[in-house]
Amino acid sequence: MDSMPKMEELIAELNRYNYHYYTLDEPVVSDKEYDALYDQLVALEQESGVVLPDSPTQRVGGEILKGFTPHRHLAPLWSLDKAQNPEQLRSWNARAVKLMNDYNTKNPDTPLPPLGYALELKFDGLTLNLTYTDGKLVQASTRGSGIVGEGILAQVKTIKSVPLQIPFTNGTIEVQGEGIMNLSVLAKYNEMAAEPLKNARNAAAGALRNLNPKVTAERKLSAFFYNVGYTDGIRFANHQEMMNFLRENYFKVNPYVTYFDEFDDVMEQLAEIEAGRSKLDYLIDGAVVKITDMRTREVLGYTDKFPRWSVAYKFEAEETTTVLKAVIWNVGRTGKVTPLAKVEPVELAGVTVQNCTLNNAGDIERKNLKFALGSRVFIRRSNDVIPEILGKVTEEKDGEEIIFPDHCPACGFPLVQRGAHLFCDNKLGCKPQIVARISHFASRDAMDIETFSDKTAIQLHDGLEVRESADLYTLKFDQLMKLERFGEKKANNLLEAIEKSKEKDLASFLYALGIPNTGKATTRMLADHFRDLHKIMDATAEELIELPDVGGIVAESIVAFFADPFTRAAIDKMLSLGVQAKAPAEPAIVKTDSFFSGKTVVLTGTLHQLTRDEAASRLQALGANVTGSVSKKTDLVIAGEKAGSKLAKAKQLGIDTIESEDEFLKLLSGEQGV
Ligand SMILES: NC(=O)c1ccc[n+]([C@@H]2O[C@H](COP(=O)([O-])OP(=O)(O)OC[C@H]3O[C@@H](n4cnc5c(N)ncnc54)[C@H](O)[C@@H]3O)[C@@H](O)[C@H]2O)c1
Ligand SMILES: [Zn+2]
Repeated sequence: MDSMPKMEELIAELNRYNYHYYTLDEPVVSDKEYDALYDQLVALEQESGVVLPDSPTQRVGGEILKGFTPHRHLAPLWSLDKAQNPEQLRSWNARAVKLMNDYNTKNPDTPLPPLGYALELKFDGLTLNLTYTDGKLVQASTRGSGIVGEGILAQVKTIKSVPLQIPFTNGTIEVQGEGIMNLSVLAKYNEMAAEPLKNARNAAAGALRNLNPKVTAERKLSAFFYNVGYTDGIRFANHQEMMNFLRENYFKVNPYVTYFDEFDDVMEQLAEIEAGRSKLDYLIDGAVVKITDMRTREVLGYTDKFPRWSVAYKFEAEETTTVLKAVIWNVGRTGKVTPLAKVEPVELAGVTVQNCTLNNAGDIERKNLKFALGSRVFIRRSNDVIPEILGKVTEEKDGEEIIFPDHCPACGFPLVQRGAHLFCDNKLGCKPQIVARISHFASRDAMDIETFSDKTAIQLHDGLEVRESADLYTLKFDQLMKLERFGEKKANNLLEAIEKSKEKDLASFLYALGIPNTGKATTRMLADHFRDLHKIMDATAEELIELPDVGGIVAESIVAFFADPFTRAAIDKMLSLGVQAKAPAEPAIVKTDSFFSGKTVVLTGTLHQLTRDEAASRLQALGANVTGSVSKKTDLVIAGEKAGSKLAKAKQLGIDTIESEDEFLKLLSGEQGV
């Protein structure tokens, strides 16, 4: 079979994608799709034994952009060999072992040491090459073709962690790393940006290859360094020595670098890295295995494109592209009308994706998706959450318009826009809202009405005109018997369960009401703090914001919820029908002579042996006043793990702090005599 035409076709297609990816930093296909085509080309080249001259399998990177001064690297920069699965990784290792054995057979007097491996994360950003002469940063460049890159010194200088001066002053060195944009920084940037960035990799690459360093600075980039590519004054015996050199010279080195003697242990560790991937604040697309011994590296050498002593293990892709087919609008429990995208089914991270979130109407406009129906879009799925549409592949308005509804798709009521969201305010006439509200009210964590389901809510709505949760408490046996599939037993069970729910505590009742933006932990805290439903209903935003874990949005949501006459009427009705919403039991007598008595205390960060609520109530029992924000009035800040701005502020104000959970627990139990 003549594979030539197919090879030519693949090469043309891949080179076009390379241009968009490497030169423009605006890919038009996902890495997953690119890799699949690339692998096809590699297979055809192996099968036929022919490699055409402009094949991307023989070249590193892309063209140099006009406007940047070219920089000739002192030693070439390489791409990485890739393994997509454990078998490919094993065969990479088998090849390395064979090359080592061949060498040892030929050189019995100077054998290579047994193979040792370094395992690192594979950061997904832009390769950086920094040149230092006599300790001074004199150039920074992109990888470019691997031989010549683009000089981007001014841009790289905006990365705060890049050292401008290093202790090593003995000649010239070149150091390689990856310029990245942290995901938290990207999220923050996108909150404010008129045009959100689709992906952290392109955001970093596009910023570093922007002729205006001010643009680079705005993106607040970071970098990890992992290689010394060239030195004329120092040699390293192995990877460990090289990494120590980087650390001693103030380069930011990723904390995750692990060394192994056994290849099987490397394989095992990879699964662990992949499982922890979504907790990282930066993108990785795999892990890199490197043979540690430098002499072995020299012996194994390089192909035209990559070193034989290293391999990238690619993780399951998190992004791909697909076609946006339709947008449907759903009405939720609070009346919020949210868009859900229907996409052409596509495999991603082990599942077939058909639905994606679009968040809200405002998001559709910001992401330039208003005219995207029928167009190709990038989607991303991380963790196990429903995938998200990141943006359109091309910038042109080449699709059909997504029409925003002006009337509720369920009940026809005119919609109102609040912030970026559309709402249907027809609380008592909009079926999906009613059903969702009542189902939530009855759910396990709320009023826990046994045997109640969405189906029950629908039946009660359709058959008995139940329109709000309060109506549940007026239901009669005879009425229920009229419903389909309701027998005596079922009707009695439901009535009993409803009756029992009247005794539920205040925290569960608050949660059952479904206050927007307010979860279970918050309603429990509100119940513990106020101990009285009416006090909560009358609390002001200023009061609420003082409480632990209550921010501005939550405080406003609570106040607005209870200000609504609909809510007030429903609560009055339920109370008059026997719902108790009982306050939690009074705490033990408050101590006045403990270490904590009379002190205003702030809890921040994560505690491991207590929840923050538990800690707060134990502190209150010892006479402390627990508040949410640090001010001059604060006496003590107790900081768990990952405490951030509150701890910093406390230190700034010279407030006492306890920064060890053990010490805190010791004080607590000492005072309580436990
Ligand atoms: N979507 C597209 O259109 C498109 C086009 C071209 C390439 N790509 C993607 O890029 C990949 C090919 O890229 P490549 O060959 O330029 O290189 P690569 O990114 O696969 O591997 C080499 C690079 O890895 C980086 N790296 C990150 N962490 C590292 C570490 N710890 N140690 C060493 N290097 C590390 C370095 O910058 C190095 O240059 C493809 O697999 C594809 O996924 C996508
Ligand atoms: Zn409606």
